[in-house]
Amino acid sequence: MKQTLLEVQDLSLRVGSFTLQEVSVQVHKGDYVVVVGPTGSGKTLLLEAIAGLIPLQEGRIIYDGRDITEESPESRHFGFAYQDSLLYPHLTVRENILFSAAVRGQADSPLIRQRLAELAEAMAIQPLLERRPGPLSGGERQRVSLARALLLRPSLLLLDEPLSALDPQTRAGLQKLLRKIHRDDEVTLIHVTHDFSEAIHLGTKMLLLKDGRVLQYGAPKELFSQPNSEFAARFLRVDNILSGIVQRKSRYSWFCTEKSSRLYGPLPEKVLEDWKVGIRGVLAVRAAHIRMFPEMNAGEVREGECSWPVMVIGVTFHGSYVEVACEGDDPWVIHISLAEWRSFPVARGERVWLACMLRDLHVIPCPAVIHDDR
Ligand SMILES: Nc1ncnc2c1ncn2[C@@H]1O[C@H](COP(=O)(O)OP(=O)(O)OP(=O)(O)O)[C@@H](O)[C@H]1O
Repeated sequence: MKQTLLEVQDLSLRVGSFTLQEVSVQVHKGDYVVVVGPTGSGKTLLLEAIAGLIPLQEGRIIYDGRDITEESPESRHFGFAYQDSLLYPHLTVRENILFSAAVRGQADSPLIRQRLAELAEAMAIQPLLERRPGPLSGGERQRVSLARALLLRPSLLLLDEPLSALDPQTRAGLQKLLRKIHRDDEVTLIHVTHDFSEAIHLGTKMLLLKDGRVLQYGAPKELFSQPNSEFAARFLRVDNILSGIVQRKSRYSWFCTEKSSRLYGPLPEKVLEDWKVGIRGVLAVRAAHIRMFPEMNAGEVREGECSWPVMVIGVTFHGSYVEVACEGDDPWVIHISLAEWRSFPVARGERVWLACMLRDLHVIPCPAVIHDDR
């Protein structure tokens, strides 16, 4: 069983008019937690609270079995790399990296010197060591900032949007480096990001914050395929989100969208277990989970699929895939590969059928509104 490294228990704190409320998160040794959420949702404050930079109003932080709620940031020994690097302009790159070691009187120890040499090589910053940070590029500054955060071999590394200001190539290089650090150095990471592809690429867990509260926490794949609220589905960019109601006829339950009287197929078993018939909700389906086929093949529905007719209203090319906008009783967006489109080059105005595996239909209840008409 995985060992718990960090436990945030019912954390609440207030700064100005903003409140982080009842945040509880368990982080295992070796996790790479990515923190996502709209701007101003409290991501940075949560990192700062974990780092000990802001006092809690309520709650506890347990680290490696020890209550560290009252401990100073220095005694926590966490690494922290900021979005804007926050390097000291009057110190050289070498002095910046060695800063925390110098504060502890360890800057000249052979171990620290060796560690600096290793990090400088890993981050490819040897040529920068004697320079001041002022004229460094964004990517160089972030590499220096990471080296500084890693110098004292923290077992927990906190990263606040460390790659946000970088060009795609530099960012890809640093993502690779972070994966390597995670894999080779046995570091547990908590990384705030706005970039979903980065979150999927790096994260083993994903924490979604909204208005200072945890909305969902789990494997990134789980959040993306099974968002637990309409907000999460929209924030995580599920392409097709339709309001409707669960209905039942004999043994089968169905989701019926608001706009249409069509029934979109028997719902997955898990929906039947969790839901009462008549509850309003949203149906969330990713564009890539829907397949398209010609009207004349309408009978060719595969086992486990539901299907429905639509008309193509737009085709947009996105390099490796094609986005097809369709309109039936409801609007639908689907993504198909370029190769699929070449073998079936649909155009505006064509009638086609769409199909989706039931397991890819994700239905989210809105329990606040119960529909009476059963
Ligand atoms: N020291 C402070 N005093 C008053 N309000 C603050 C302080 N620090 C943060 N806030 C407010 O708390 C809220 C959450 O801030 P935070 O920086 O944690 O958001 P965030 O999710 O990291 O946002 P972003 O994605 O834009 O970086 C914001 O409304 C911010 O203005």
